Amino acid sequence: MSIASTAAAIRCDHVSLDFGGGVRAVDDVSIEFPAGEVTALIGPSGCGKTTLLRLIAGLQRPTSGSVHLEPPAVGSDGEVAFVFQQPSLLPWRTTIENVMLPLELIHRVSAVERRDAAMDVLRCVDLADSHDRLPHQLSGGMKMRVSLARALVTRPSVLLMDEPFAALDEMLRNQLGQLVLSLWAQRAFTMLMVTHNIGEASLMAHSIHVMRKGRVEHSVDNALPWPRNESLRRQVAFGEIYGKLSDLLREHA
Ligand SMILES: Nc1ncnc2c1ncn2[C@@H]1O[C@H](COP(=O)(O)OP(=O)(O)OP(=O)(O)O)[C@@H](O)[C@H]1O
Repeated sequence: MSIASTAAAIRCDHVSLDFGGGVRAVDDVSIEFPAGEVTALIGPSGCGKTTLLRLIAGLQRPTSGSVHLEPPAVGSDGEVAFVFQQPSLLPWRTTIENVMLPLELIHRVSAVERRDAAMDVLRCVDLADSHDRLPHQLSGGMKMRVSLARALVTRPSVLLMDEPFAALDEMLRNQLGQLVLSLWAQRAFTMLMVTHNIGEASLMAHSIHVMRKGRVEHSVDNALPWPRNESLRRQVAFGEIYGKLSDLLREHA
């Protein structure tokens, strides 16, 4: 099976989206998210984070401007994957059947390849033993891991995540953050995540962009060393980046 596998840069050129009624959710955003890096988008509620993500995913068309991947997605299905806040699994399908779903839309992938790829990614999220369980038999954290596995089964070059762990308790969200970083290290994709959690952004991202009123107002490079693990939260440098982001958000309040 040969599907997308190398990280792609995301380039937004003068992207705007008007919803009508005077709502300009994204306002002339020009930005590049580098290939293979982790980027976080933060900002007050309603500033356009989700809309920018949806524009990049192709779920929404810009009113003006354009979004490109570099290298471009030439006929490669499953190139851009999206993880939403809710795992949204099909309740009548088992874990593995949910994970195989995106591959069923790619006709050149055989049934055996679909199963192999799904088991492979389920092993990565430590759910191989639960492959035949139904969603109602899984905990919230397990469902989110299935959702992650489903997003990654096509070996996307870009993973977009919209507050994926917001509904989970703090310990679980920290564990899943670490899991996502280990998947990112193994599978080499570009990751763009929306979060309200400054600690999560500080720990996980190479750079953090602060949005306000549809625009990217500040971009902060995060020089914390890699690999990023939970123990970094105790370092002075973590406190510095956390404080800087808090100040920027307060400016926007
Ligand atoms: N489908 C839609 N139709 C009309 N307006 C919309 C639609 N989706 C979003 N908006 C508006 O666009 C603006 C940006 O919304 P968006 O969901 O992108 O913000 P956000 O930063 O992700 O917010 P939050 O942090 O609360 O999720 C808001 O004013 C919102 O009300």
